Amino acid sequence: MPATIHVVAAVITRGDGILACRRNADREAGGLWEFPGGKAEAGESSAEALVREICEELGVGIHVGGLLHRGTTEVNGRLVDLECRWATLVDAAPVSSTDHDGIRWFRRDELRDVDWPEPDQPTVELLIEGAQPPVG
Ligand SMILES: Nc1nc2c([nH]c(=O)n2[C@H]2C[C@H](O)[C@@H](COP(=O)(O)OP(=O)(O)OP(=O)(O)O)O2)c(=O)[nH]1
Repeated sequence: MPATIHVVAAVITRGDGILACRRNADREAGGLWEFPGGKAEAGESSAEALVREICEELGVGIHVGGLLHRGTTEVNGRLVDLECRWATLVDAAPVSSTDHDGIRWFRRDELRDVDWPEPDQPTVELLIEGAQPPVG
């Protein structure tokens, strides 16, 4: 059985916008757009891991909401268990990233214009179809 990595990612919304980031060229999956986040560490809840990763990478705080999509995809002989959760900014919007060379607010119909890792496809589809964060 291939090893599984648990990755948490934040679908940060602001009005009609959805934040996505382009992975630095020298990283695994470099040049692809993604929802910011990273690997959860042992003992961390998904929400704790997300808050930590977004603070480290983007230097901003987020409120983590409910689950949008979770699924496992084999990528290069490894299983990526990608958990995408809704999130909102606590305060300021990010202006730069330690891990990305692009940060952009997308309208839903623009999400199909850029390239995503395969594990993100179901989440991107749900967003294009109009999935909304739970109210409250
Ligand atoms: N953050 C993020 N990673 C994704 C997404 N989709 C996807 O396939 N991945 C993959 C790419 C990587 O193989 C893995 C995440 O690893 P990472 O390198 O970003 O995690 P990390 O920040 O914890 O990295 P590190 O400390 O090990 O350097 O998940 C996504 O939407 N967001």
